[in-house]
Amino acid sequence: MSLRVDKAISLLKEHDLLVSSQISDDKEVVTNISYNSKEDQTDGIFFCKGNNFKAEYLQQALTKGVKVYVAEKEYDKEVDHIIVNNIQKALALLSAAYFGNPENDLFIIAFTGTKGKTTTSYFTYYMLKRAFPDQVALFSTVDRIVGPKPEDKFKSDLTTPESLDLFRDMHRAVQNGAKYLVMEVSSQAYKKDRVYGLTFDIGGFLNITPDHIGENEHPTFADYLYCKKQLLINSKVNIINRQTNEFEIVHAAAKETSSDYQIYLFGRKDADVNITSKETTLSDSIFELNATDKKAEELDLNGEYKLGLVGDFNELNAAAAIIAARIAKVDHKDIVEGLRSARVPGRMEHINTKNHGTIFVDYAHNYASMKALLGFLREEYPKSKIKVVVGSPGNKGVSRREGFAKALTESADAAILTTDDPAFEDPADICRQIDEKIDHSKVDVKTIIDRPSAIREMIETSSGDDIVVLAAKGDDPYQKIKGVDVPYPTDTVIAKGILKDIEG
Ligand SMILES: CC(=O)N[C@H]1[C@@H](OP(=O)(O)OP(=O)(O)OC[C@H]2O[C@@H](n3ccc(=O)[nH]c3=O)[C@H](O)[C@@H]2O)O[C@H](CO)[C@@H](O)[C@@H]1O[C@H](C)C(=O)N[C@@H](C)C(=O)N[C@H](CCC(=O)O)C(=O)O
Ligand SMILES: Nc1ncnc2c1ncn2[C@@H]1O[C@H](COP(=O)(O)OP(=O)(O)OP(=O)(O)O)[C@@H](O)[C@H]1O
Repeated sequence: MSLRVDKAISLLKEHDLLVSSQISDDKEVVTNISYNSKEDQTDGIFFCKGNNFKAEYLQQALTKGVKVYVAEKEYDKEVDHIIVNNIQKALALLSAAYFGNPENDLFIIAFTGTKGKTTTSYFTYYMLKRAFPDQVALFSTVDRIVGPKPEDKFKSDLTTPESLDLFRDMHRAVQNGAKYLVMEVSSQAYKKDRVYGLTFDIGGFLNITPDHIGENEHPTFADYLYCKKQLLINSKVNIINRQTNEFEIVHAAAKETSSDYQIYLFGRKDADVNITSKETTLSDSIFELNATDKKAEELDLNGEYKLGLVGDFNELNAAAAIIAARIAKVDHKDIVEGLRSARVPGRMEHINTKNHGTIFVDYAHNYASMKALLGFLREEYPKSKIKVVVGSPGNKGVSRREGFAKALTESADAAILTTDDPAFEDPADICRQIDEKIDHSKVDVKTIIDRPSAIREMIETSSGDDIVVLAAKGDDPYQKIKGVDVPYPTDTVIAKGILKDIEG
C-alpha cells in the first residue's frame, strides 16, 4: 500500500481541509500509515490526533522512520508536514486513499440505533453469508470478521473502528474476497468523523432513546440525535423503524438525500412493512411480515419467519435485517434459514436446565433495554417468576443504577445485585445505590458482590417455571477493575459450569 504525498495534498485541498504544507520532494511516496507512535513508522505518514495527543509522541514516531506528519498545528519545522483544519477528517480521507478506497469494492450495509445494532448486524450477516459464502465481512461491537479463515476473526475494541483501522480492515476483507460488509455505526463514529467520506449502500435506523450523553460522549440529546441521523443522510437506501422516537426528524434526514422510493419504513403498524408476532416459545419467536404498498411488495418478503432468539424487540431487529437482505438480493430461502440459525454472542442466549428454570444471558445494560427485556419476559411468561442477577459499572453511566432499580421494580420478582466492571468504585457502593431505589415491597433483593457466587445462588434457588436473567454483561470476558481488564470466564460459561455441578 502506498500514497503519493502530492495526491494526499490535492485530496485535502478538494475537501477544504488543507491549511498549509511543507514537503521537500513533490514526488514523495509513503508506504506506511499510523496514528500511534508505538508502531513501526518506516517511510510513513503519521497523524498527530486525539484529545490526549502529546508532542513527544511525534518525536518517538520520528525515531521510528516517519517521513511526513499531518497535524492541526506545526510540531516540528525540520520535518516534512501537512497542516489541516480537521485532523479526524484528514485521517479518514487519507486512510481511504492509502488503502486504495476499498469501500468502492464493497456493498455496505450499516445500522445505527441506541439498541439493536449488534443484533441486527449479526442477523443480516447470517443471511448474507448463506447467500454469498466467504464474501461477507462483519464489523460489530463483538467481533470483526474480515475473511473466512479463523485468523480473520478478532474481537473489536470499538463499535465503529477509528477510520484508519476501518479502511485497513475493509482492505483486508476485500483482499480476502469480500463483496459485502455489514457494520455498526455508532453516533460517536460521526462525532469523531470515523466514517467521514463514506456513502453507505443501505443505512438502517433502529431506535433512539437518551443514552451516551456525558462528558466523553455527547453533550446533549440533540447532539446525539444529530450524529445518529447522519447515517441516513449518508446512505443511498434507508430502512427506518416507523415507531422510533423522533421519527419525523429521522425521516426528514433520510429524505435529504434519498427519494421516497429509497426509504423503507418497518414497524408494528403504519409502515411499508408491518410486523405481526405469531408465537413465542422459550427459545424462538415466529412472526409475519406484510408489505403494505407497491415499493415494499417488490421486495417479495411477505410471509412467516422463525427466529432462534426471543424478545419482541428482536422481531423488529429481524425485520430491518430482512429488508436489508432483500435489497441486497438475498433469496427468500437463505433469509429464512439464515435467520433461523442466527446467534448473537451474549444477546438473549438461553440455557435450558433440568430443574432450575430457564436461564437467559443478555447484554441489556440500561433502563430502556432492561425494561424491553423484562417487560417482554413478564408478558410472555405471566406464570413465571422473573429473577435477575445484575450489576452496574463504575465511573460511567451512573444513571443506569436508577434505571435498573426502576426496571427491576416494574418487572422483576427477585434480584441479586452484584459486580459489573466496577472500575475505580467500590462495587458494594454501586449495589447499594441500585438497592436504595428499588421498591422492596415488589422485589426480593440481595447483594452478593462476587459475580460467580451471585449466579450460583440464583440458579440453585430457582426451579420449575422460573426465569433467571443474567443481565448486562453479555459475553464480556473481563471485569474492568481499577484500570485492569481482569479475565472473567463469561456469564454463560459460569452458568453452564454451575449446572454441570448441580445437575450433572
Ligand atoms: C472520546 C473518543 O471518542 N475517544 C476515542 C478517540 O480518542 P482520541 O482520538 O481522543 O485519542 P486519545 O485516546 O486521546 O489518544 C491520543 C492519540 O495519541 C496516540 N498515542 C498515544 C500514546 C502513545 O504512546 N503514542 C501515541 O501516539 C494515540 O494513538 C491517539 O491517536 O480515538 C481512539 C481511537 O483512536 C478511541 O479509542 C477513543 O475511544 C474511546 C476510548 C471510547 O471508548 N469511546 C467510546 C465513547 C465510543 O466511541 N463508543 C462507541 C460506541 C457507543 C455506542 O455503544 O453506541 C464506539 O463506536 O465504540
Ligand atoms: N431493538 C431493540 N430495542 C430495545 N432493546 C433492544 C433492541 N435490540 C436489542 N435490545 C436489547 O439491548 C441489548 C443490546 O443489544 P445490541 O448489542 O444488539 O445493541 P447495540 O445497539 O449494539 O448496543 P451497544 O451500543 O450498547 O453495544 C440486548 O441484549 C437486548 O437486551
